[in-house]
Amino acid sequence: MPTFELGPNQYGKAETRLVRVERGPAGDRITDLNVSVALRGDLAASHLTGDNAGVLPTDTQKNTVYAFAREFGIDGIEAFAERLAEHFVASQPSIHEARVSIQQYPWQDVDGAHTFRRDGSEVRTATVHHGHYGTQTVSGVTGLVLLKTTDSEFHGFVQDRYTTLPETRDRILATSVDATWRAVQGRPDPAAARAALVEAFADTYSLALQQTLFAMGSRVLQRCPEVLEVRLSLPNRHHFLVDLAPFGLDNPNEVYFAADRPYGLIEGVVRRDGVAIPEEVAWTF
Ligand SMILES: O=c1[nH]c(=O)c2[nH]c(=O)[nH]c2[nH]1
Repeated sequence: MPTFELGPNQYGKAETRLVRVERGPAGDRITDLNVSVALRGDLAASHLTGDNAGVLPTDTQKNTVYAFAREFGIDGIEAFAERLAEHFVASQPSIHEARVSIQQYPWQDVDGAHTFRRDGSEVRTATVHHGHYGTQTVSGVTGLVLLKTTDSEFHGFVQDRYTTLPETRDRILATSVDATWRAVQGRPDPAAARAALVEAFADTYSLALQQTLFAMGSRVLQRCPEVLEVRLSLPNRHHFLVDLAPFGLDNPNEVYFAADRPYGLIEGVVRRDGVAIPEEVAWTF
Protein backbone atom coordinates (compact mmCIF):
# COMPACT_ATOMS: atom_id res chain seq x y z
CA MET A 1 0.00 0.00 0.00
CA PRO A 2 1.68 3.24 -1.06
CA THR A 3 1.79 6.07 1.44
CA PHE A 4 1.84 9.76 0.74
CA GLU A 5 3.00 12.83 2.53
CA LEU A 6 1.95 16.43 2.29
CA GLY A 7 4.55 18.65 0.66
CA PRO A 8 4.89 22.42 0.86
CA ASN A 9 1.54 24.14 0.93
CA GLN A 10 0.01 27.56 1.35
CA TYR A 11 -3.44 29.06 1.25
CA GLY A 12 -5.04 32.45 1.23
CA LYS A 13 -7.49 34.78 -0.42
CA ALA A 14 -6.36 35.77 -3.88
CA GLU A 15 -7.28 38.95 -5.71
CA THR A 16 -9.35 40.87 -3.21
CA ARG A 17 -10.42 43.94 -5.13
CA LEU A 18 -10.47 47.04 -2.98
CA VAL A 19 -11.20 50.64 -3.92
CA ARG A 20 -10.72 53.28 -1.26
CA VAL A 21 -11.99 56.83 -1.71
CA GLU A 22 -10.47 59.65 0.29
CA ARG A 23 -12.94 62.47 0.14
CA GLY A 24 -11.64 66.00 0.53
CA PRO A 25 -12.58 69.60 -0.26
CA ALA A 26 -9.66 69.82 -2.71
CA GLY A 27 -10.88 66.79 -4.65
CA ASP A 28 -11.18 63.09 -4.05
CA ARG A 29 -8.41 60.53 -4.29
CA ILE A 30 -8.87 56.88 -5.10
CA THR A 31 -6.72 53.86 -4.40
CA ASP A 32 -7.62 50.84 -6.53
CA LEU A 33 -5.99 47.59 -5.43
CA ASN A 34 -5.92 43.88 -6.09
CA VAL A 35 -4.64 42.18 -2.92
CA SER A 36 -3.55 38.54 -2.70
CA VAL A 37 -2.68 36.84 0.58
CA ALA A 38 -0.88 33.50 0.96
CA LEU A 39 -0.19 31.95 4.36
CA ARG A 40 2.05 29.08 5.43
CA GLY A 41 2.46 27.32 8.75
CA ASP A 42 1.07 24.39 10.74
CA LEU A 43 -1.62 23.55 8.26
CA ALA A 44 -1.12 19.83 7.79
CA ALA A 45 -4.12 18.82 9.92
CA SER A 46 -6.55 20.59 7.64
CA HIS A 47 -5.12 18.77 4.63
CA LEU A 48 -4.77 15.35 6.26
CA THR A 49 -7.88 15.08 8.45
CA GLY A 50 -9.96 18.19 7.79
CA ASP A 51 -9.19 19.56 11.26
CA ASN A 52 -9.41 23.32 10.67
CA ALA A 53 -8.45 24.47 14.17
CA GLY A 54 -5.42 26.31 12.76
CA VAL A 55 -7.11 27.67 9.67
CA LEU A 56 -7.90 31.38 9.49
CA PRO A 57 -10.60 31.36 6.79
CA THR A 58 -9.70 33.03 3.55
CA ASP A 59 -12.96 34.93 3.96
CA THR A 60 -11.58 36.44 7.16
CA GLN A 61 -8.38 37.36 5.33
CA LYS A 62 -10.45 39.23 2.77
CA ASN A 63 -12.37 41.03 5.52
CA THR A 64 -9.09 42.00 7.19
CA VAL A 65 -7.92 43.64 3.96
CA TYR A 66 -11.05 45.81 3.86
CA ALA A 67 -11.02 46.54 7.59
CA PHE A 68 -7.35 47.58 7.56
CA ALA A 69 -8.05 49.98 4.68
CA ARG A 70 -10.58 51.72 6.93
CA GLU A 71 -8.72 51.44 10.24
CA PHE A 72 -5.23 52.38 9.06
CA GLY A 73 -5.69 53.87 5.60
CA ILE A 74 -3.35 52.97 2.74
CA ASP A 75 -0.11 54.88 2.88
CA GLY A 76 1.48 53.13 -0.09
CA ILE A 77 1.02 49.53 -1.14
CA GLU A 78 4.30 48.43 0.45
CA ALA A 79 3.31 49.65 3.91
CA PHE A 80 -0.19 48.21 3.54
CA ALA A 81 1.14 44.81 2.47
CA GLU A 82 3.67 44.77 5.31
CA ARG A 83 0.99 45.60 7.88
CA LEU A 84 -1.22 42.79 6.64
CA ALA A 85 1.58 40.21 6.42
CA GLU A 86 2.82 41.00 9.91
CA HIS A 87 -0.72 40.90 11.30
CA PHE A 88 -1.48 37.39 10.00
CA VAL A 89 1.72 35.97 11.46
CA ALA A 90 1.49 37.85 14.76
CA SER A 91 -2.17 37.11 15.39
CA GLN A 92 -2.29 33.40 14.43
CA PRO A 93 -0.12 30.86 16.25
CA SER A 94 -0.57 28.40 13.36
CA ILE A 95 0.66 30.88 10.74
CA HIS A 96 4.44 31.27 10.45
CA GLU A 97 4.84 32.98 7.11
CA ALA A 98 2.76 35.36 5.05
CA ARG A 99 3.07 36.66 1.55
CA VAL A 100 0.98 39.65 0.49
CA SER A 101 1.06 40.75 -3.14
CA ILE A 102 -0.64 43.93 -4.22
CA GLN A 103 -1.29 45.34 -7.65
CA GLN A 104 -2.32 48.97 -7.83
CA TYR A 105 -4.23 50.29 -10.82
CA PRO A 106 -3.43 53.97 -11.37
CA TRP A 107 -6.21 56.48 -11.98
CA GLN A 108 -5.67 59.99 -13.32
CA ASP A 109 -7.71 62.85 -11.97
CA VAL A 110 -9.79 64.47 -14.73
CA ASP A 111 -11.57 67.42 -13.14
CA GLY A 112 -9.74 68.11 -9.88
CA ALA A 113 -12.85 66.92 -8.11
CA HIS A 114 -14.39 63.49 -8.40
CA THR A 115 -13.84 62.16 -11.93
CA PHE A 116 -10.97 59.86 -12.88
CA ARG A 117 -9.59 58.23 -16.00
CA ARG A 118 -7.72 54.96 -16.25
CA ASP A 119 -5.52 54.58 -19.22
CA GLY A 120 -2.86 52.18 -20.25
CA SER A 121 -1.92 48.83 -18.92
CA GLU A 122 0.48 50.07 -16.28
CA VAL A 123 0.22 48.56 -12.83
CA ARG A 124 2.25 49.20 -9.67
CA THR A 125 3.19 46.12 -7.69
CA ALA A 126 4.48 45.19 -4.26
CA THR A 127 5.14 41.77 -2.75
CA VAL A 128 5.93 41.30 0.92
CA HIS A 129 7.23 38.11 2.50
CA HIS A 130 7.14 37.98 6.27
CA GLY A 131 8.45 35.12 8.38
CA HIS A 132 11.42 33.94 10.42
CA TYR A 133 13.71 35.67 7.87
CA GLY A 134 12.08 39.01 8.72
CA THR A 135 10.20 41.11 6.20
CA GLN A 136 11.25 41.34 2.56
CA THR A 137 9.59 43.81 0.25
CA VAL A 138 9.86 43.86 -3.52
CA SER A 139 8.31 46.78 -5.37
CA GLY A 140 7.73 47.16 -9.05
CA VAL A 141 5.83 48.20 -12.09
CA THR A 142 4.41 46.11 -14.92
CA GLY A 143 2.88 46.98 -18.25
CA LEU A 144 4.75 50.26 -18.59
CA VAL A 145 4.71 50.49 -22.38
CA LEU A 146 7.45 52.61 -23.96
CA LEU A 147 8.37 53.31 -27.56
CA LYS A 148 10.99 55.44 -29.27
CA THR A 149 10.87 56.12 -32.98
CA THR A 150 14.64 56.37 -33.44
CA ASP A 151 17.98 56.33 -31.58
CA SER A 152 17.98 52.55 -31.74
CA GLU A 153 20.25 50.34 -33.83
CA PHE A 154 20.90 46.61 -33.95
CA HIS A 155 23.86 45.19 -35.85
CA GLY A 156 27.06 43.24 -35.41
CA PHE A 157 25.17 40.15 -34.27
CA VAL A 158 26.01 36.53 -35.04
CA GLN A 159 25.24 35.43 -38.58
CA ASP A 160 24.68 31.75 -39.24
CA ARG A 161 22.92 29.84 -41.99
CA TYR A 162 19.50 30.60 -40.42
CA THR A 163 20.01 34.35 -40.05
CA THR A 164 17.81 36.55 -42.20
CA LEU A 165 17.48 39.63 -39.94
CA PRO A 166 18.96 42.67 -41.70
CA GLU A 167 21.29 44.86 -39.70
CA THR A 168 19.66 48.17 -38.89
CA ARG A 169 21.05 51.60 -38.02
CA ASP A 170 17.66 53.07 -37.27
CA ARG A 171 14.66 51.25 -35.89
CA ILE A 172 11.69 51.66 -33.59
CA LEU A 173 12.42 50.37 -30.10
CA ALA A 174 9.39 49.42 -28.03
CA THR A 175 8.80 47.40 -24.92
CA SER A 176 6.43 46.78 -22.05
CA VAL A 177 8.52 47.17 -18.91
CA ASP A 178 8.16 44.62 -16.16
CA ALA A 179 10.46 45.81 -13.37
CA THR A 180 10.94 45.01 -9.72
CA TRP A 181 13.34 46.61 -7.29
CA ARG A 182 14.49 45.63 -3.85
CA ALA A 183 15.83 47.52 -0.88
CA VAL A 184 16.95 46.00 2.39
CA GLN A 185 16.53 49.21 4.36
CA GLY A 186 14.42 52.27 3.72
CA ARG A 187 11.54 52.67 1.36
CA PRO A 188 12.50 53.71 -2.18
CA ASP A 189 10.21 56.24 -3.82
CA PRO A 190 8.31 54.26 -6.49
CA ALA A 191 7.63 57.39 -8.53
CA ALA A 192 11.37 58.11 -8.66
CA ALA A 193 12.14 54.53 -9.71
CA ARG A 194 9.51 54.63 -12.44
CA ALA A 195 10.72 58.01 -13.67
CA ALA A 196 14.28 56.67 -13.80
CA LEU A 197 13.15 53.73 -15.97
CA VAL A 198 11.32 55.99 -18.42
CA GLU A 199 14.08 58.56 -18.56
CA ALA A 200 16.83 56.01 -19.20
CA PHE A 201 14.79 54.34 -21.94
CA ALA A 202 14.33 57.75 -23.56
CA ASP A 203 17.85 59.12 -23.34
CA THR A 204 19.89 55.96 -23.95
CA TYR A 205 21.04 55.71 -27.55
CA SER A 206 20.44 52.00 -27.93
CA LEU A 207 22.62 49.50 -29.75
CA ALA A 208 20.62 46.63 -28.22
CA LEU A 209 17.64 46.31 -25.90
CA GLN A 210 20.10 44.52 -23.60
CA GLN A 211 22.11 47.76 -23.37
CA THR A 212 18.93 49.71 -22.66
CA LEU A 213 18.03 47.22 -19.93
CA PHE A 214 21.33 47.81 -18.16
CA ALA A 215 20.94 51.58 -18.51
CA MET A 216 17.42 51.45 -17.07
CA GLY A 217 18.45 49.34 -14.09
CA SER A 218 21.51 51.50 -13.45
CA ARG A 219 19.41 54.68 -13.52
CA VAL A 220 17.08 53.29 -10.84
CA LEU A 221 20.12 52.47 -8.68
CA GLN A 222 21.45 56.02 -9.24
CA ARG A 223 18.17 57.73 -8.38
CA CYS A 224 17.07 55.52 -5.52
CA PRO A 225 19.97 55.06 -3.10
CA GLU A 226 18.05 52.51 -1.01
CA VAL A 227 17.62 50.14 -3.96
CA LEU A 228 20.20 47.33 -4.12
CA GLU A 229 18.87 45.34 -7.05
CA VAL A 230 16.61 45.88 -10.07
CA ARG A 231 15.10 43.05 -12.10
CA LEU A 232 13.89 43.78 -15.59
CA SER A 233 11.92 41.77 -18.08
CA LEU A 234 11.66 43.57 -21.41
CA PRO A 235 9.75 42.07 -24.32
CA ASN A 236 11.06 43.48 -27.57
CA ARG A 237 7.90 44.70 -29.30
CA HIS A 238 9.19 44.37 -32.83
CA HIS A 239 8.13 46.91 -35.44
CA PHE A 240 8.96 45.70 -38.92
CA LEU A 241 9.18 48.09 -41.83
CA VAL A 242 6.60 47.02 -44.41
CA ASP A 243 7.88 46.36 -47.91
CA LEU A 244 5.79 48.71 -50.06
CA ALA A 245 7.88 48.17 -53.21
CA PRO A 246 5.23 45.80 -54.73
CA PHE A 247 2.92 48.86 -54.78
CA GLY A 248 5.53 51.10 -56.34
CA LEU A 249 6.02 52.96 -53.02
CA ASP A 250 9.12 53.64 -50.99
CA ASN A 251 9.05 53.35 -47.20
CA PRO A 252 11.51 55.73 -45.56
CA ASN A 253 10.98 54.47 -41.97
CA GLU A 254 7.33 55.45 -42.03
CA VAL A 255 4.99 52.44 -42.20
CA TYR A 256 5.55 49.49 -39.84
CA PHE A 257 3.93 46.21 -38.97
CA ALA A 258 3.63 46.00 -35.17
CA ALA A 259 4.06 42.29 -34.45
CA ASP A 260 2.66 40.98 -31.19
CA ARG A 261 4.40 37.60 -31.31
CA PRO A 262 6.83 36.10 -31.29
CA TYR A 263 8.85 38.66 -29.40
CA GLY A 264 12.39 38.79 -28.11
CA LEU A 265 12.43 38.68 -24.33
CA ILE A 266 15.38 40.44 -22.75
CA GLU A 267 15.72 39.88 -19.01
CA GLY A 268 18.34 40.74 -16.46
CA VAL A 269 19.26 41.90 -13.00
CA VAL A 270 21.24 45.06 -12.32
CA ARG A 271 22.87 45.20 -8.90
CA ARG A 272 24.96 47.52 -6.84
CA ASP A 273 28.59 46.48 -7.15
CA GLY A 274 30.25 44.94 -4.11
CA VAL A 275 27.14 45.08 -1.91
CA ALA A 276 26.03 41.87 -0.24
CA ILE A 277 22.34 41.38 -0.95
CA PRO A 278 20.40 38.88 1.16
CA GLU A 279 18.89 36.12 -0.89
CA GLU A 280 15.35 36.82 -1.92
CA VAL A 281 12.69 34.66 -0.36
CA ALA A 282 10.91 32.85 -3.13
CA TRP A 283 7.88 30.69 -2.49
CA THR A 284 7.88 27.96 -5.04
CA PHE A 285 6.67 24.42 -4.84
O1 LIG B 1 17.90 44.64 -29.13
C1 LIG B 1 17.86 43.49 -29.65
N1 LIG B 1 18.48 42.45 -29.02
C2 LIG B 1 18.47 41.18 -29.53
O2 LIG B 1 19.06 40.24 -28.94
C3 LIG B 1 17.78 40.98 -30.74
N2 LIG B 1 17.55 39.89 -31.51
C4 LIG B 1 16.80 40.28 -32.56
O3 LIG B 1 16.37 39.51 -33.48
N3 LIG B 1 16.54 41.62 -32.50
C5 LIG B 1 17.13 42.08 -31.37
N4 LIG B 1 17.18 43.31 -30.80
